[in-house]
Amino acid sequence: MANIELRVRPSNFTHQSSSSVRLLPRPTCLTQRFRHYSGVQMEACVRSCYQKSRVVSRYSSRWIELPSSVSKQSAEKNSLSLKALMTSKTQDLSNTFVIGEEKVGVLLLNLGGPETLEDVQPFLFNLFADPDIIRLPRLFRFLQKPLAQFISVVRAPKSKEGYASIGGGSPLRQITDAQAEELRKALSAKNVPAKVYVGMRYWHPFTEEAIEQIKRDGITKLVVLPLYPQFSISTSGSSLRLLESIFREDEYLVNMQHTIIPSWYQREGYIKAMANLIERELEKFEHPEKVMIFFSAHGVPLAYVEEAGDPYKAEMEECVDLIMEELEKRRTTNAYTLAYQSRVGPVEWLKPYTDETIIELGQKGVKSLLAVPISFVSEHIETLEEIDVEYKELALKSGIEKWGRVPALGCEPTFISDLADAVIESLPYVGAMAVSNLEARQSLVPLGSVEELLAVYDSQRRELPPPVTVWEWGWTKSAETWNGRAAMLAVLVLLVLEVTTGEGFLHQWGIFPLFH
Ligand SMILES: C=CC1=C(C)c2cc3[nH]c(cc4nc(cc5[nH]c(cc1n2)c(C)c5CCC(=O)O)C(CCC(=O)O)=C4C)c(C)c3C=C
Ligand SMILES: [Fe+2]
Repeated sequence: MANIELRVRPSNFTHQSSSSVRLLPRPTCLTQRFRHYSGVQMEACVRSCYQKSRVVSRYSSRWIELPSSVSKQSAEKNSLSLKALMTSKTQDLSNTFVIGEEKVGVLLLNLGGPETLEDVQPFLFNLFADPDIIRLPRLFRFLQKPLAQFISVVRAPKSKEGYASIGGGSPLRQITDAQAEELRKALSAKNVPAKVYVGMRYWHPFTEEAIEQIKRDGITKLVVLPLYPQFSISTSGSSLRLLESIFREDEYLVNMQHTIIPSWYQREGYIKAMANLIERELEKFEHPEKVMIFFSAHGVPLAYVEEAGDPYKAEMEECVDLIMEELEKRRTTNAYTLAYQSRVGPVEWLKPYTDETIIELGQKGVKSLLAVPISFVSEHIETLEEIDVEYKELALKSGIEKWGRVPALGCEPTFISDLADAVIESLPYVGAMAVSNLEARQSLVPLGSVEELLAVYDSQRRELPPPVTVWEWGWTKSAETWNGRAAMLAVLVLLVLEVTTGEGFLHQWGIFPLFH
């Protein structure tokens, strides 16, 4: 592994009289496009090495400058221990996750999905009970669970239809387990034995279950890797928020060193893997050069981006640009567009919407379309049902004649190998403090501890309009919004009646004990 030079510089910042050590492993992303990002990562790394000593100037080119208070000896000592972690040889890499004194774990975070039709309603309950999915006004927070119960019961029949049409349940658990196993093998092959855990947000195996196993296994260094390429408050953010609360309450976890890879859409391996899949599907068309590449990302309510500072949209757009740049390098210069799918409820979501865009493209005379699901790395209900069935049907009705769809990455070897590299590159930052000056990070989502990471965005956890509707009717958007509000009011009135009379639909459905 290449090393990076670490220069200890006197505090007057002159460019002379410095002693240097060549010990820290050099992240491979240094050679990639996002040099500033690796600079930020390096700052975090150096900080951890020198026990929170302040890094006085920015990483530039290949040098990290440190105040003179950091002695050469301590630099060497700390760097050596990092190097030992990265390069130590173990006896039997396939059967252990121990490096030197350390037990390394990787926690994959994902959404989770119902495995049977009976699971659908309780899965939906867990989803809607999440304040990062429905954030109620402070005054109404006590309604979160009853409202989640109500919405999940009302929505379940429609969701069940969807899950029934893809075989009776979500394939997410199986695929994520397979990804975990492939990642473990890839890490082992790269001389980094680690145990890989899966922690789902809304269904089994729950994050809490994974954490219990991590404790039982005595993991000492943990890399947290959400399986969402781009960061959103509603996905990675929600999982990390949960992790934060689990960590805070547990003595073992408070002392366990960890780091997070918050998003990884810009990684070269991921971009190349996506470009490979797109090229492969384009070749199936009779005239590949005439096909419009149609990136379809899962949407989020607009307020997440505009009011809470969710970096999701910016990361998504940059991700699409990077994939297209990679394709252009390979002389694939097709037209392309990005739209957002799967919106629910009365509020405005990120635009343009996938369904409206498909209709417009048909009207403009586009004849061949290749759909690329871009926000998720596994097949799931929204690829198998929404894209493959609903959007395909809509496209064909709208005048598009040829339709194709790029598969989700799943266990694609280039992708898994890149995830393994991401884990390896993050190891020196395990236990690293996040850099505290947001501007200095130059990155939308920095690497660091759960708490520091969540403090960067959405720090005030402002109220957001609920993205889901209890039921839908009305002729205009604003009518729908008011209908949503009226529905919430109605739920409130019903609850008051329920509590005062001791009778009603909550008792009938056995919901009432939930808020005792
Ligand atoms: C990056 C991906 C995702 C974002 C962003 C996201 C936001 C988000 N989702 C809902 C509501 C629902 N999501 C549902 C399923 C679901 N969502 C994602 C991914 C993202 N969601 C996946 C991969 C899945 C499917 C899992 C599976 O079982 O295969 C559902 C349930 C299905 C349904 O009834 O349609 C709901 C509801 C909101 C409100 C939201 C942002 C606030
Ligand atoms: Fe979703």
